[in-house]
Amino acid sequence: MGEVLARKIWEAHLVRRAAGEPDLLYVDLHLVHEVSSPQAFDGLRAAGRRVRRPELTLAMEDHAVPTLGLTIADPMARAQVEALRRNCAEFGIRLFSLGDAEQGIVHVVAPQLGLTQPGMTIVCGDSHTSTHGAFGALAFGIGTSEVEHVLATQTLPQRMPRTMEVRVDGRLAPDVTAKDLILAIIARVGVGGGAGHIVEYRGTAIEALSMEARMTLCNMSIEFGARAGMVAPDETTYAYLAGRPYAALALDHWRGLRTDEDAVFDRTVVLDGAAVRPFVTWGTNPAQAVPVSGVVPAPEEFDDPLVRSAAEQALRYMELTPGTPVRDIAVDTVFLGSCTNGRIEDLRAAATVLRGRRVADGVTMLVVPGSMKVRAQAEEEGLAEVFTAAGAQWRAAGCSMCLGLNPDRMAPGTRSASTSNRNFEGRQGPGARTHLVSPLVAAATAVTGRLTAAADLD
Ligand SMILES: CC(C)[C@H](C(=O)O)[C@@H](O)C(=O)O
Ligand code: SF4
Repeated sequence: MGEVLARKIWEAHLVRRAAGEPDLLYVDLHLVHEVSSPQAFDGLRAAGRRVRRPELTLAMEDHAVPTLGLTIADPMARAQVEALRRNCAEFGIRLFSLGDAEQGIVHVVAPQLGLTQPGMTIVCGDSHTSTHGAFGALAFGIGTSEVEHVLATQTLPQRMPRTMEVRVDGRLAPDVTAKDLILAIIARVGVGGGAGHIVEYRGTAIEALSMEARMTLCNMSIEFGARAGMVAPDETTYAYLAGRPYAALALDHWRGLRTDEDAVFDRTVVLDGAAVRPFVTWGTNPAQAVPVSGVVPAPEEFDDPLVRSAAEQALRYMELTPGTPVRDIAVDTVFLGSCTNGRIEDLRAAATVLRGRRVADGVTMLVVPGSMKVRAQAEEEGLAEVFTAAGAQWRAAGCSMCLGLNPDRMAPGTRSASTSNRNFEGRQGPGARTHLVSPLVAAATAVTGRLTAAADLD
C-alpha cells in the first residue's frame, strides 16, 4: 500500500525508533523567537551544553517589538528581546533584530528567504509553525522544553499523529480567498476537528492556490487543533522558491514528495470550493463563523450542548444579538497583517479595494507588513501610498495587533475586523472584540465601517 506524504517525510527523518518510545526525528530547520526561547537557553546554559547546529537555527524578534520606532518601552518586552540578543550572541545563532532589513514575523521571513523547503522537518516554539507546511514540509510548533531539546541535539522525540485529508475541489469565486476557505473548513469541522492529525490539503482548489494563499491555509491548521497542515509541492512551489537566497532547487527529490495514489488517510473531509463565500467570525473561537452575507446565529441552532454554551458566552462577550445581519456590525479598528495575512499578496489584495477610497471616519486601520522585505516591496509597488492616501497607518513589520504583547493593542470594548488568526477573548487587548476576516473583507470593512465584502462596494 502507498504512503501519505507526511509519513514519507517522517520516515526520512527518523533517527531512532524503539518499542514503546516516541520516534526520534532529525530537525532540518529550527526557528526561534523571543517569547518561547529564554528558558530553553537558560536550560542549555545550566547543563553546560552548546547549540548542536547553530547554522540550522534562525532567530527572530517579532512578537514583542513595536511597529513604530526602534525603542521598546515596555520593560517585559525589552527584557525578552534583550535576552534573545544575548542568547544568540553567546550561542552563535543568527538573529534578525528590530531595525534589520530582513526582520519580520518568523513565519513570513523563513519562506521568503527560501529557508523553508519541501520535504523538510521544521520546528519552532510557536503554534503557527504549521504555516511552513505550505511547501510540503512537515512543520509544527513545539513547547519551550522541546526548544531546549532541539537546540541541544537537533532532534525531537515525537509520536506520529494520525493523518487527515481535507479535499477541496471546484473553483473559488474571485472574491473568495484562502482565508475564507480556512474559516469555512474550521466552521465545518469545529475547533477540535483536526486534533491529533496532520492535515494534507488536496484537490483542484488547493492546487490552484498561490504559495501565499497556501501559507494562509496551513497557518490556521492549528486553529482546528491539527498538529500540522501541508500541501504537496508542485510547480507553483518550485517557481516560488527559484531565485530565493537560501533555496537550492532539488527538483528530482521534491517531485517524489507526494501522497501515493493508493495511500489511505485516517480521515477525509470534503468541501466544494465553489460554494465558499467571504467568511467572518462572529464569536470567540475561529469555528464561530458565517458568510458576510449571513446573520449572527442563535445558540439554539447548535445541537451540541458544549457548542451551544460556547455560543452563548461568545455572544455576551462580543455584545451581539442573534439574527443581526453581519453587514450591520460596526467596527472601529481594522488590522491588516500577521503571519496569516501579512504577505505581499495580502497587501496587494487590500490595496485593490482601497485604491481611490477612504477609510471611514472613526475607523483606525493599521497595515502591518509581515516582514521588512514585504514592506519594502509594497513601497516599491506603490501599495504603501494607496494605504496612506486612504488614511490607514503604514507600519514596520512584527506580530503587532495579532496579540497583545507589544504596543499595538486595542482598547477595552473596541471591535476589530482583523486578518489575524485568533479571536479569543482579549487576544488583541483586554476586553477587545475580534472578527477574523480576509484582507479583501478587511479593506472593504475599513471603507464602510461595517463588516463588508469587497463585492458589496461595487
Ligand atoms: C507567543 C507564541 C508562543 C504564540 C504561539 O505559539 O502561537 C503566538 O505566536 C500566538 O500566535 O499566540
Ligand atoms: S503574527 Fe500572531 S499568530 Fe503569527 S506568530 Fe505572531 S502572534 Fe503568533
